[in-house]
Order: sequence, then C-alpha cells, then structure tokens
Amino acid sequence: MPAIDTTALTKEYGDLTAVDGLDLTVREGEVFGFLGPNGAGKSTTINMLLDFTRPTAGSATVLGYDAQAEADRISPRIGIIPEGFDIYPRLDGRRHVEFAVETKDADDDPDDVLDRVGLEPAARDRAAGEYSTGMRQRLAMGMALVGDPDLLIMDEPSSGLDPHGIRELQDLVRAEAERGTTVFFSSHILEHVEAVCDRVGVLNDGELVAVDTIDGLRESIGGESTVGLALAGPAEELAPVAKSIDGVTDVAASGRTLECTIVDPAAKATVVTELVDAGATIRDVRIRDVSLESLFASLTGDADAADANAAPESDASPPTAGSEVAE
Ligand SMILES: Nc1ncnc2c1ncn2[C@@H]1O[C@H](COP(=O)(O)OP(=O)(O)OP(=O)(O)O)[C@@H](O)[C@H]1O
Repeated sequence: MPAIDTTALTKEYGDLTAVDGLDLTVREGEVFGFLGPNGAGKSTTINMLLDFTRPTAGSATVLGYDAQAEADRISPRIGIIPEGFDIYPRLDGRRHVEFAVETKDADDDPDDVLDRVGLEPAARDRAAGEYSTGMRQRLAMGMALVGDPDLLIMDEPSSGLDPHGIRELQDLVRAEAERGTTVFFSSHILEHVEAVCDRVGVLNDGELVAVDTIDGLRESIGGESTVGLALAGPAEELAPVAKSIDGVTDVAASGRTLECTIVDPAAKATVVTELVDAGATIRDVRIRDVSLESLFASLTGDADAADANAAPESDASPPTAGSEVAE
C-alpha cells in the first residue's frame, strides 16, 4: 500500500490552477523529496493531503485512506511540520510536546520524545523562545513525532535554516527513516533534500515534471557535457571527424572553435585523440558538465539559476598529441 497516492489531483483558485492533474505515488518507508520553486503548488498539494483544502478534481489517499472522506483515520497516524512552523516563545520545550500529546490524544512520555530528537534535558524546562534554530527544529520534529506516526509530512522544513541546521535536520530525517517512517519532505532547494531522499518529485506550475531517484536524475544528465575545443585552424573541416565519434550527439563549428555535445563521458577523451590523429592542433580544451542543480533549474524553467548552478568549466590538460583529457 502506498503511503500517498494521488490521482489527477487538481486545485483551482479562480483562473489559477495551483495543482494540475497530479498523479503521485509515495511508497511506504521511503523518504520522498517534493521539490519545486515557490508557488509551484507544493503547499496546496500538502493541504489537500491533510484535508485543509478540498481539491477541485481528482482524489488522494494517505496511508490507504481517502484524504477527504477518511481524514479522521489519517490524522492520528501522521506527523506534520507545517510551513513556517514556529514555537510559542514563553512555553518551555516539554510543554510544547505535552501540548502535542494532548492534541493527538496520545500517551507518549514527552521526555522519551525529546530524547528521540536529541533535545538535551537541561533545555527542556527553558522557554522555547531562547532556543537556537537547531533546537527549535528538534522541538518541531519532536511534536510531529508524538503518537509515533507512520508518515511524516514536512512542508519546507529547511526554510531559514543555516547549513548546520540543515545538516541537523537531515540527520533527524535519516534517523526517522531508519525506524521505518515514511517521510514526505517539500523544499524549493534540491540540495536540501538530495542527501536524504530516496526519490524526488519535481513540481512546476502545478505539474509534476519529473519523478526519479537522485541517482536516476544524475544518470539522466550523466553524460550531458560540452567539450569546447580551440583549434589552430578552421573548425569546419574537422566537424565530420568529431561527429563520427560514438557518444558525440552534436557538433557545432564556428571559426576555430568546435563545440561537441557528449552523452558518453568516455567520448570526451576520444574527441581529443581522434582530432589529433586527424591532424588537428588543439590549443585549448574546455569541458562543461551539467550539475544536478542546473537540471532541477531547467526542469522548473529557472534559466538564471540553471546558468549560475552549472558545474564550473574545467580546463583540461595542455593539448599535446594523444593527451588524455582530465575531467
Ligand atoms: N488560498 C489561495 N487563494 C488563491 N491562490 C492561492 C491560494 N493558495 C495558494 N495559491 C496560489 O497557488 C499557487 C501555488 O501555491 P503554493 O503555496 O501551493 O505553492 P508552493 O509550491 O507551496 O510555494 P511556497 O513554497 O512559496 O509556499 C501560487 O500561485 C499561489 O499564489
């Protein structure tokens, strides 16, 4: 049974389609990253899963129950960290957890919960307003874990955290995943979910544009590199040589520059050696690999970020005959 399963789930606000025919399956026990830029529809989707918002069309199940008709069966079995979660500054940490225990009608011992998320005993009786961001994060996680949920839904939990806080959050998520909890983790930053997610779904303008493992995403861009060669003579006459190489998908010649698009990493070195064998004098080699962040940016139409996040160009070794290209 999937932890979350949506079928053509749609939410319209007047003329705006916030979520557009979403078909999404989150498997039991996985950590699923729900990615998309601000305004993509992540919170609206989560709100429909939690029955805070009603869909315009389509349906969703959470832990096998209909998200609308059986919401009361779902809520005791899930933990939520809502977007923009904040603490009550005057209440101490333990009281926060007691409050969650009462609200959920659970019977957890607050200290056990706070042990589980690593909030040190000395801090538990202090006003949460004095907590560091990392401690607030642990407290939020502790409150969400009351009742030992099967599914944890986190809406942009990494917003506003510094790199240390993000690492702490990732450790908490990993620890929960190891206990078998399914985690649904939304973020607009791929890097924040990359280290912990088994799979990611990328949402853009309300539509799911990719669902894959991180490795799968990497594979899909794995060989997508450009090798730019500065030649001593005209590039045009050497273009057919480059085009004939396995793994080279496109070649553009301009003046003394040859740009080769390559899908097989091994072809980067072959391009150099074959061109040298064909009599070329290569003055410079530049390799540009596509980064995972830039793939994410291109999926979500953020061209500026795609450029900014592309892996830096690397200069290869000096162009001597038969030289190997360093990546
Ligand atoms: N109650 C509402 N009334 C009208 N439009 C809404 C409402 N809630 C959300 N929207 C719109 O729906 C779209 C999706 O918003 P949503 O908050 O789901 O995106 P998001 O991916 O969670 O982004 P963010 O991270 O910024 O919250 C946006 O264009 C937003 O302005």
